[in-house]
Amino acid sequence: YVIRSVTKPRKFPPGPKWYPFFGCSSLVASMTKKHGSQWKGLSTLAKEYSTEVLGLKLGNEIVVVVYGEKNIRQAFTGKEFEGRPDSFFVKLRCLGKRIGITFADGPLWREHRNFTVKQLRNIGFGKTAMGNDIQCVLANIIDYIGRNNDKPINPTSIMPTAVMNVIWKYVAGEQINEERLAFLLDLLRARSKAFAMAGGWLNQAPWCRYLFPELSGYSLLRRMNQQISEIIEEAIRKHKIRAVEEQDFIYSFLQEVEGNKTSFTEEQLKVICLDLLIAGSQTTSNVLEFAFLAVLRNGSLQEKLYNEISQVLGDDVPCWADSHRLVYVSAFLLEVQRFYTIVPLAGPRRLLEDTVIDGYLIPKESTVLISVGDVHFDPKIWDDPDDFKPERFIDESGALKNSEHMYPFGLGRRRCPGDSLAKSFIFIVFVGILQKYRLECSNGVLPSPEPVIGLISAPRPYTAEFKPRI
Ligand code: HEM
Repeated sequence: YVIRSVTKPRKFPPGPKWYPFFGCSSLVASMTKKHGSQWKGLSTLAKEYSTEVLGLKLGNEIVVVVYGEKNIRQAFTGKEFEGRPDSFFVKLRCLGKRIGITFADGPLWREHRNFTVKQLRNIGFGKTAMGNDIQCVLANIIDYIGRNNDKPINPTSIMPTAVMNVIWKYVAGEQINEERLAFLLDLLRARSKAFAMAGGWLNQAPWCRYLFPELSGYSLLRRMNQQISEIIEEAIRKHKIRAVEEQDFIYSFLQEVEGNKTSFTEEQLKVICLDLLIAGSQTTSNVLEFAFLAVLRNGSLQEKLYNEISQVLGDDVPCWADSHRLVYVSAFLLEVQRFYTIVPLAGPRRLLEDTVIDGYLIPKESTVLISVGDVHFDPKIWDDPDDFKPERFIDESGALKNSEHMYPFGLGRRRCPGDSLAKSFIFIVFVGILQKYRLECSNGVLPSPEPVIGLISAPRPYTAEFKPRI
């Protein structure tokens, strides 16, 4: 067993040596610590081995990280990459079973992803109605800033709540009470932090939960799962007694439950709701927070943004259709999503069959991670990738270019189903705020450009002053 566990499969990609039981986990952990994130640590390792496919073993799990545009496109779109890992840890993320959308695969994933996308569209997701909802949220944000602009404002105190309000409306119909919303957001934030911290141990040695339930983070995660379940269960209960007026995703799903469709269970409904809330809220708000940070750090670009907005829109409230007319703003937001890639390591995916990537043979059941962050900084694609330059997305005729090399939402059949909400939300709120306010650094202090990178990337906390445009 020991010899087999340290022997690499035939034609396996380059990577560090494997040791019994742990594979190369300790090296990966030390690289993560040294470079500040798993993405950067692995990227440094791939460079050391001069490879675009890095082969690792973490505990018992074979993990392969793919780099380079050709390889990431293969991993995003290949049918054999459509699985999700089946580990104890993943089940813990899905409240106990590998169901829902994000971590399910096979027929359950296909059926429920299609159902969810279709039903969300039926109730207005991705359509003009959603734009109107975002405009209402923008009005509340402008109002909040207006009441508080005599002091520095931390965008984190506004953006996540605003995004969650829109997602919650599509999922559960009604406006969620502010206090409940703040509680839910705190819980989701604490939960993702706890998952990041417990990840190593609980993923590689799940049995440690029996010996050290508190120390391993297991008990805390279970308590948090319980609290989140209760919030979603309460929303489902309200729908069952028809105490919610508007049509929403929970009503659509409950109709299928009543029709006794086998895979349509309340458990599945709960986990899909959780998937949408988790995948949508922090990702979208982080992009906006990075966008305002980029405005502060690149002061000279703010007037260019403002001039375009005021020339094209005047005082009109922005809508998604305006993105074609606001070329510089669109280029700026693309550059934000390149420079501060929110999901630098996409996946994880589980290989459904033996597969060749870049000439290497990767065994079935391996976990695949997709390094979007490195493609977004690849000097073969981007000139001066370490500079923040919105102009790279504008061609000589003044039209947008190069967006085909951008992968913030992934690609293929597992591509982010929430991209229409995210893109409209980011555009409308960014333009709406810059139209009314000029941003200034609090006390002249520039916010740090260095992100904190866990499962997703987030800016370090900062505040800004919002000066009204007269
Ligand atoms: C800027 C914001 C967002 C970013 C950067 C983002 C990014 C991504 C990426 C890269 C994936 C693909 C993972 C893979 O290929 O394995 C993904 C999947 C997913 N996203 Fe998003 N996302 C964002 C917003 C949203 C929103 C607003 C929602 C829903 C309300 C959402 C729901 C989901 C779900 C459910 C999945 C799983 C899809 C599947 O496995 O089939 N995301 N997202």
